[in-house]
Amino acid sequence: MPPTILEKYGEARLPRYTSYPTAPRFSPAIGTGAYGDWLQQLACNEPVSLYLHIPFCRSMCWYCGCHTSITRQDRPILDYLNVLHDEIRMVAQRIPQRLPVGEVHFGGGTPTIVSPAEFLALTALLRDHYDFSDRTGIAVEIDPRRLTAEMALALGAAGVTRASLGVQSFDPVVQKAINRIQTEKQTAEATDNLRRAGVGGINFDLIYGLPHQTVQSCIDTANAAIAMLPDRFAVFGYAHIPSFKKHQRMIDEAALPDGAARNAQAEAIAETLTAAGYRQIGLDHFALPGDDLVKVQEAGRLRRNFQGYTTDNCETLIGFGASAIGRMKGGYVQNEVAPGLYAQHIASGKLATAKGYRLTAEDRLRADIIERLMCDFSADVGAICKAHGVDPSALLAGNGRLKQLANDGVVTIADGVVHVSREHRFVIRAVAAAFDAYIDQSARTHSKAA
Ligand SMILES: C=Cc1c2[nH]c(c1C)Cc1[nH]c(c(CCC(=O)O)c1C)Cc1[nH]c(c(C)c1CCC(=O)O)Cc1[nH]c(c(C)c1C=C)C2
Ligand SMILES: C[C@H]1O[C@@H](n2cnc3c(N)ncnc32)[C@H](O)[C@@H]1O
Ligand code: MET
Ligand code: SF4
Repeated sequence: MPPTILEKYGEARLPRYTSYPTAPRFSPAIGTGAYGDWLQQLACNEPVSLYLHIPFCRSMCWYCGCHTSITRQDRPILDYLNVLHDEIRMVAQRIPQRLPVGEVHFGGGTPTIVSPAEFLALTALLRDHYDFSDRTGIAVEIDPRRLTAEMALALGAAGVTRASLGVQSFDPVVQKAINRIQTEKQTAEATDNLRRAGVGGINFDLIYGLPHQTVQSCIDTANAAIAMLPDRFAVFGYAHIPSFKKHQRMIDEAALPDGAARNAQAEAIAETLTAAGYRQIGLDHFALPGDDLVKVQEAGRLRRNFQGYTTDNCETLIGFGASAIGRMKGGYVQNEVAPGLYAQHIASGKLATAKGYRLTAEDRLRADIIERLMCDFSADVGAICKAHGVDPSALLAGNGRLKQLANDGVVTIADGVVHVSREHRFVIRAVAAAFDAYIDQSARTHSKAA
């Protein structure tokens, strides 16, 4: 990418657009009342997706931006699981009828920190309250450093179809600087154990822009990972916001690659993966040609949600656990982030919603445009506006940010279609931001776009 474009758009603090509006726009004005109403309004026979958050890990990775905490003991985890069971029952009581389930995602933290029996009990409880079918996908985030063969078998027995393993970097120098020592053998064994247990879809998460990371280090990690033949990769740029996550202060800022180096690393990983036969999906995912993610992208049906790019097309996502975000027809809800506060609400028989957002008609229009841009690098703004019954001229002709992007050659606009060229895909967040009505209020809270 030309350095001037990178300088101009790559370093701006911009959202990742896993939702629109983004989470920093959520407000305490939308809470348990709205969520209770929205649950009550869920229509029968319409499939929903479920997200369950397990906010515990055994040790802290210093780069981590997830909602998690470290515990050596099992007691806090057991107490949390009891609350999670209570929340699942409470939410089920508020939904008028049993609903079919599209996708289930266990995220964290480290969901596999629970025992095999506890994991089976959790999925059994979900099966008690929702209709699972052969087509229901169940995905679990996994820390390969601590996945036992027994746990892999339990995941298979529970019907888990996909596993997402945290790999990040295989470089020992980087691993030391991020407090995450993980051998290639541990990752390979976890992958083998999962496959043997029938968990067929394997994703690896990689990160670039970590301390001491170089282009060569990224290529070496990608090659070592490719040798383990995962079906998918998610490749994230390290988001360094020490004011938001205090443990990131442990990372030596002098060892962090600059914007140009980050971009070179991202491109090197993308080239290594595509040369090995992976197709790039959206901004940061890669998948083998037979993968469902590739099929839906080719059909123009790729979706983006809080977990990233997905084949899941359910309109409703019900979130369980501390910090879990749900998406209802009416808007978004997020549970209390602190596990203690979350538990207090559930124990007193209330929903644990801390904040949320009620979508307006204009939000839905902008959300559709931003989702297509993030998924396809192109959006038929004219057609989307027409589907929403809105005149596109205000979004196109009167759009200063978009005009600037067009002048700089990042986008072309023809017949109401906004198209981002392949070489500019790393600044897609800046293009999405041109359709974000709240961007000027939120630009400061987000990480670097490149
Ligand atoms: C699995 C790990 C998770 C990552 N993000 C989330 C999880 C569960 C979810 C999450 N993290 C943040 C938010 C915003 C709302 C909030 O509760 O504060 C959500 C829904 C905060 C956050 N995480 C990252 C940043 C830069 C921020 C703050 C600003 C912002 O909303 O953009 C960085 C980050 N975290 C994760 C990734 C993959 C990532 C960046 C690539 C993991
Ligand atoms: C869920 C995935 O999110 C990624 N992840 C966690 N924290 C960060 C961060 N600060 N920046 C970028 N990616 C991150 C890791 O790759 C993890 O596996
Ligand atoms: N906690 C796991 C890991 O880091 C899963 C990804 S991060 C939520 O390996
Ligand atoms: S990256 Fe994964 S294992 Fe590391 S602290 Fe974050 S959630 Fe836990």
